[in-house]
Amino acid sequence: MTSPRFRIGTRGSPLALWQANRVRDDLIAAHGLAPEAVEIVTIKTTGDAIQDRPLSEAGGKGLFVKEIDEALLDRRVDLAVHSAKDLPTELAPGTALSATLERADVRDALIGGSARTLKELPAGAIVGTASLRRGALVRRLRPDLEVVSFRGNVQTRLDKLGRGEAHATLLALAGLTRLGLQGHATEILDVDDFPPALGQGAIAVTAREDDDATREALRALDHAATAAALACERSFLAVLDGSCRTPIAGLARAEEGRLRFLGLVLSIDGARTVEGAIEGDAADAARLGAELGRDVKARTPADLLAAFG
Ligand SMILES: NCc1[nH]cc(CCC(=O)O)c1CC(=O)O
Repeated sequence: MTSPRFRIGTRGSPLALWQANRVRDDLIAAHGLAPEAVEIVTIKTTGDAIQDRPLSEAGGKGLFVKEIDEALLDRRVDLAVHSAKDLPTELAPGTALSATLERADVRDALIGGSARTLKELPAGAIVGTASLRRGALVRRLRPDLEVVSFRGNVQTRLDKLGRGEAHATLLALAGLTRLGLQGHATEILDVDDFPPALGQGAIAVTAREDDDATREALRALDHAATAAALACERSFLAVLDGSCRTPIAGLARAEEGRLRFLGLVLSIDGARTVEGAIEGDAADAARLGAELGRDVKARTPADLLAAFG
């Protein structure tokens, strides 16, 4: 048995494994590799272990990548696959974003019961979500609903809904679709009403910064328009988000070399939004995102900014 050429580090959730397998298949197809040349290594992260309190209190989303970065830097794996929206804006030193796969549908879906849409939910109905962004957007559209915290992976949340812990929940359509669970969606929310999380729907692959062979192999998987959109969204987030305690949303789209980006910050109760838009050359994606970030930050009231911590 020869040792695998590429070992992929991933979390063990069904969604993470689907995404890692997608990268594995793409690598095999792009380079005509034997199936055994690419191995998937499941890594348990602190974030997976914490189920009893909000992650924003436990230390934020970096908790899902720390152990994977360690495996990468210790050479136990050669690349790591992440949902782009869960990847902290600051990558671990020595690691680099090396490919961004073509983005899937960026929209959120409502999974309702007898009420199938956000509009149809009766006053006082309970919406379960752990996302500050989704909570704020729900409250903005429907201040008469009650938002409760809902954590766990996609299946766990569907199970909680099934047990009646809420009347509806919200999940990314991309994740539902990857798991074959899109049939649970009872409404797909328009991005104008319900802008996605930065990075939503995109899969990001990191590698050791100095591993030229792996990074070169990953170049074949990179989707330029998605990479530009993600660079823009991540630099917006880097300017605004110190602590992930502030609801932030936005969406960049690159087409024929032009990039259009809309980004916003919300108050927790959804009553106030500060938003902006910017357009420019897709080659300047990161600079455009940072510029809009500074503009939005300058216009954001101090009490919202206080949540940046
Ligand atoms: N935070 C969990 C997470 N990270 C990425 C996705 C969905 C897939 C994607 O956005 O690419 C999900 C689940 C969800 O928010 O419904």
